[in-house]
Amino acid sequence: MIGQIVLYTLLTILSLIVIIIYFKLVRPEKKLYDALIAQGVSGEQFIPLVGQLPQFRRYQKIDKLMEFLQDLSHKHGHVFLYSFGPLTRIMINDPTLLADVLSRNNAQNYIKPPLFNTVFIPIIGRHNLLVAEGAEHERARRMINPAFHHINLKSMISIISNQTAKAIETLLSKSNSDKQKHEPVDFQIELNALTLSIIASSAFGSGFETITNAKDVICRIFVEILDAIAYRSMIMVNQIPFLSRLPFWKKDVVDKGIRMIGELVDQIITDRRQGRSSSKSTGADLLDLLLSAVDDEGVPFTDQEIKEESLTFIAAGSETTGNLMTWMLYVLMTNDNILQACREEVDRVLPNGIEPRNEHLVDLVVCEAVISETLRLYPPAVFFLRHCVCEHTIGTTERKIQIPKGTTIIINNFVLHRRSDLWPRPLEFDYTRWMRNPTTDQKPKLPHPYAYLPFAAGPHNCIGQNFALLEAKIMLAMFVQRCNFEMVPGQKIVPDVKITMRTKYGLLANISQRKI
Ligand code: HEM
Repeated sequence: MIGQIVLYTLLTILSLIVIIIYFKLVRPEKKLYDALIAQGVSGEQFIPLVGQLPQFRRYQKIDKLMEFLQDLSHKHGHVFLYSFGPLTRIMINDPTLLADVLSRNNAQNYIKPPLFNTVFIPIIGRHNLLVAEGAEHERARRMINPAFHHINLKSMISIISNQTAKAIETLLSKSNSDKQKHEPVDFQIELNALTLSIIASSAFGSGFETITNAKDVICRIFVEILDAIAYRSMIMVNQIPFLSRLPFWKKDVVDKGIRMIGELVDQIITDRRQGRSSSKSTGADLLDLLLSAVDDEGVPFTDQEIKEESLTFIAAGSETTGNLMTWMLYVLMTNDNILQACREEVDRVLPNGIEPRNEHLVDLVVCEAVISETLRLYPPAVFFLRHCVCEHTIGTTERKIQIPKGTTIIINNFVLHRRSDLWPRPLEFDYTRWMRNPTTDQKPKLPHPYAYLPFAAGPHNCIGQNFALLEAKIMLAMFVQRCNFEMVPGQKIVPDVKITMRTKYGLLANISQRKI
């Protein structure tokens, strides 16, 4: 009798779980899938709960994830459906359709997907540019925009060049620690560490260095947290709220790290408010600008908002720029003509090994073009998502698609930037396609305004793009000016996507001092 009761209870619980899963995860996703298929959108087969996740895993394991996505695009065209686990996604890599999704006019119809935010909320909270939406986002954006204006960025140049000079010195001494034997360095790790310390110094000023261990804690723990979060997202734990609360799958790493970083940032903000720390730049740093920003009613950010925004700059601005630099040095090490073109320019604009200053940067046009082409072929923020909150029709009379409420759109700029109908010789690294016209100083026209999206577009585009481009130009110039670098032979260089696109197995190089 007791056995029967237990059995019935178990069966009831099981049936309830199945019903919940069906109504929460299967039926709504299938409905979206069917609505889009009915409009002639092509796609992979709908497989409840798992979708194409096993294929993603398989292709990732054999180092062909990006090829898999490109193959899907060749098979189905520039708009197609697939499922990442239980979640139906429509991938759109058609610039005309993207203009309708991303433009400011239609912004009210889209938000960042709630599940995507579960990746970031644990580190940076909810009240910041990356996660906030609507009026809260607009207010913060208006208050923070001036911080990334060219005028304010000028004063960050010294931070960038000082940190880069220090990092180069450390790398050279590391590599030559045993004078007989050159130890290779892993550029993927070293450049991510450098960009992290640049953005953290720009955000936190001297507090970052004066508080005991702050630099160490922030740099080391941030990397650990990002790795743990990337792992949790890949195994779908972050995306399922119930699972994400269980004390497994590196949750302790995330919780402990966030607590430690949170306490440090609180102290850094208090110290600055009380005048115990200062900017390390020649003018105001990001923390000063956040502290002095006010909205239209004259209301400043709260300490909690300042903490979240500065953590957002670090989360969004370190690995992305580190990856850009890693891919760029990979290109230079595998294309001597491009390295020589950069060097020739750098030696001319920065004679006798002088450090780059603001007035030099405008003349580094080859470096600028190499950065643009690296962002085309190796976009660090390789995909971004928009979630439709209000049914919306995109396209022209030739092709219209009604996007149902609840649809998540994925934009993959690795695929978009390699479309042969938009980019002649799409797989060739040709920086000259970005060279400014020497008479007008104009950049060449894009094949379509939405064909090149390394920094996304619209109201949620990258607020830090000018900072990133400035930083990349200074780092590139200083590396080619001061170092010789050669790739360790026999390495496999494969793009891998965790949150951003990095080199899966790192980038090992021998580095030595260049005689100037
Ligand atoms: C090469 C380097 C970088 C790349 C490729 C990049 C790319 C992007 C992309 C694609 C987005 C849109 C994300 C989305 O809509 O889901 C974004 C947003 C953002 N980025 Fe960057 N980023 C870079 C560097 C930076 C830097 C250096 C900072 C800060 C100093 C930064 C701060 C942000 C912030 C705060 C947002 C959210 C903006 C908003 O939603 O209003 N990024 N970035």
